[in-house]
Amino acid sequence: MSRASRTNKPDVKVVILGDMYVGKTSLLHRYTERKFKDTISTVGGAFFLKQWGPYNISIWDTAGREQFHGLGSMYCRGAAAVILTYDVTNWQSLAELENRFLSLTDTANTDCIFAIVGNKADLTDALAQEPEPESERWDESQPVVTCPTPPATKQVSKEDAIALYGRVLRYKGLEEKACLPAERMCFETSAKTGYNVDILFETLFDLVLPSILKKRSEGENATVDLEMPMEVKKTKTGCCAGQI
Ligand SMILES: Nc1nc2c(ncn2[C@@H]2O[C@H](COP(=O)(O)OP(=O)(O)OP(=O)(O)O)[C@@H](O)[C@H]2O)c(=O)[nH]1
Ligand SMILES: [Mg+2]
Repeated sequence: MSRASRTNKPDVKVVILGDMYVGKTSLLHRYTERKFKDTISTVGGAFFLKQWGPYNISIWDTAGREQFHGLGSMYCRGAAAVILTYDVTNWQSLAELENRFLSLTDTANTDCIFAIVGNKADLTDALAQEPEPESERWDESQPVVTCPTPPATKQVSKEDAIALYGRVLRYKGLEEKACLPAERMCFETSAKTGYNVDILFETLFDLVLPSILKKRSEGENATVDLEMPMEVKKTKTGCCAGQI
C-alpha cells in the first residue's frame, strides 16, 4: 500500500464545475453511491475521496449558485482535472461555463485535463433512459423509463460541446493537436439512469495518473493541500466525504 492510501490524503484533485441545477451533486452521488437521490442545492463545496488503485483521488463537488462563485477558484487550485458540466436541455448552462466558470480554472495545474459533460441526457435521448444494470433508484415507485419518445428538447448538441472544448483549449493556450481529442473528452451523461457516469469518472482517473507519477518523480510532496479545515466522515460506499 502506498503512503498516500495509508494516510487517506489525496494524491490528486478532480473538480466538478457548472451552473446550479445541472446535476453535479447527482453525478457524484450516482458514481459514489450508485444511486439517484434527492438533492438540495450545494452550499460551498464538498469532496469525496476515491481510492483508485494505490492512489487517492479527491473529487470536489462545487456550488453552482452565483453567491458561491468566489469560492470556485479556490476549489480549482492545484486541480489535475476539471469537469465542466452543463444540462443538455438548457443552452444557457453551456454558455455559463464559458462566461462564468472557465476563468475559475486559472488556478488549476498547467497540465489540467478538461472534460465537458452534458448531463440529463435521459430527458432527450432514448438510449440514455435505459437504466445501467446495477443502478438503484431513490424512489422505486417511479419508473426510470417513462416514455418511448424523449419529452424534452435538446438545446445543446454534442457538436456545441465539442466546439466549447476547442475554445477551452485555446483559452488555456494549448495546441488542440497536442491535447486529448474532443470526442474522447466530451460526454453526455444521465445521473438519473447512470448513463456514461462510470466511464466519465474512470476515464478521468486513468488520465490523471501520469500527473501523480510526474509529481512523485519530481520529488514533490505527493499530496494536495486542501487548504481548508474540514470534517471527514466515512460514507456507506467506503469513500470519505467532507463538507465545508
Ligand atoms: N432527469 C434528470 N434529472 C437530473 C439529473 N441529474 C440531476 N437531475 C435533477 O436536477 C436537479 C438538480 O440536481 P443537482 O445534482 O442538485 O444539481 P447541482 O448541479 O448539484 O446544483 P447546485 O448544487 O445548486 O449547483 C435535481 O432535481 C435532480 O434530481 C439527470 O441526469 N436527469
Ligand atoms: Mg449540488
